[in-house]
Amino acid sequence: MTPSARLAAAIDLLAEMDAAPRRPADAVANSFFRERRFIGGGDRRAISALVWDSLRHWRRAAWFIERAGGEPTPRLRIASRQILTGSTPGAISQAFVEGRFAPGALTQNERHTLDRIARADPSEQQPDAVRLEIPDWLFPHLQARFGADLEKELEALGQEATLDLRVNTLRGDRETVRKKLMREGLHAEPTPLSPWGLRLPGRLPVTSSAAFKDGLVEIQDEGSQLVVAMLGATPEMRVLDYCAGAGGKTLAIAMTMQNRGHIIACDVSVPRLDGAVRRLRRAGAHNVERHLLTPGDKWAKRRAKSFDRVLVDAPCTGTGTWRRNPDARVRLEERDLKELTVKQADILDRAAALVRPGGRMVYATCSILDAENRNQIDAFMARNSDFSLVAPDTAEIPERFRDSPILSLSPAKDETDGFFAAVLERKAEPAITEPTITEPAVTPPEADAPPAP
Ligand SMILES: C[S@@+](CC[C@H](N)C(=O)[O-])C[C@H]1O[C@@H](n2cnc3c(N)ncnc32)[C@H](O)[C@@H]1O
Repeated sequence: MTPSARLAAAIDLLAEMDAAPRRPADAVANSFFRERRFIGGGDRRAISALVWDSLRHWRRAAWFIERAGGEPTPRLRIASRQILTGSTPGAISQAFVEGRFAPGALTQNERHTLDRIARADPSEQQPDAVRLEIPDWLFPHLQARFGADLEKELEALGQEATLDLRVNTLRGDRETVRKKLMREGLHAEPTPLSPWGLRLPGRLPVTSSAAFKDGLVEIQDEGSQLVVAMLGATPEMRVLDYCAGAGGKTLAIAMTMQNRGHIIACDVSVPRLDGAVRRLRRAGAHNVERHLLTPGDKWAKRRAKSFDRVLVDAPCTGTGTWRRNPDARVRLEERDLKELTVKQADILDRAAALVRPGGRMVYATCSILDAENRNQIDAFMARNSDFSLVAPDTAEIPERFRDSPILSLSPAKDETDGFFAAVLERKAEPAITEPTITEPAVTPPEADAPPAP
């Protein structure tokens, strides 16, 4: 494809994303490329790079365009990014040409807008929320969470993420698998925090490698691996993965249990639970049963207080994954957060009922917002006095996290996605001991005693 054809495709893709504002950008992109199979791998990557750059700089680009009197259309968003990264209006005009596979020439208004952006004072102060690429309403939440580290953390959340893999130790150890990947041209390094993690520098075609197809690795952020380590599931346990989705963490739990014991993977979504089947088979996990949660289901009642470990990987804003999903920054609305916090509290209470006395529940999110994390745990403990926070104390957790019941990871501090996990233990019930009955001393009647009068 010519550079103009790539530009045209990037503009079309951005327009499709605009037309489906509640749909994740990667889902829109997958459909877009599926319908255009003639676009080869190199062109796809170039088009995606243009689009993802635009998504990462959404608010800043819109701010410059609007200040210059324009509308933030997909064409101007792409073109203004080129100006703001050093290109000239003249060079951009040469790429915006007429033709079947080209974006069409810039209109007079577009040219004026781009000229004004090129002349704008780059040091002009933008509002904080614009500069940090977040919705205005979210700014106080993130300021409360990160304080003096806010800029650093949001800067890190704006970068492209590394690609983390989890080695499936049911199929091989980390070093052997690393060497296998290397032979396929994938040069991975061990992750610093997870004992099962391997890290690749960025988007690479891992899913087409033999190592992936043979179930030796799964794509899983290092933070997500540590959440599983916090659960401390061991081979003899009964474990419930309450919000299992397509089984990302279920697979890792099966691995920590060496494919023994029993895991039940629940969810309310049929397609998600169905998505787990192929992955479980590929990983060789045999100790997992799936269960669809439905309203009025007696299933949970019958299993009250019966699980050694319960993982609640709650539905959340996903604010910790913005490195991978920059579009989510723009889509997130205040009402989403309100709805999610209500749902999380309900799920926590339902899942807690399934933990056996002395058993543990791990509540986790990929959110960086206190409302979904710390505040949720404080409120849960106020409602449930028989649970307390306990340190995970498992060997798979790096020492610096081992003594704290709460794990709070962030991209700038830990080079992972933003993750939160809290370990809660249900009080053991006092052991039921047989009451000691003090038998009254019975003096056997003496054999030859005379009968009582
Ligand atoms: C963060 S995702 C889980 C991701 C999954 N654990 C993994 O590691 O791949 C949250 C999941 O919660 C599920 N969910 C939403 N409401 C639920 C509910 N009331 N009870 C159980 N699961 C629910 C969603 O369908 C979604 O799959």
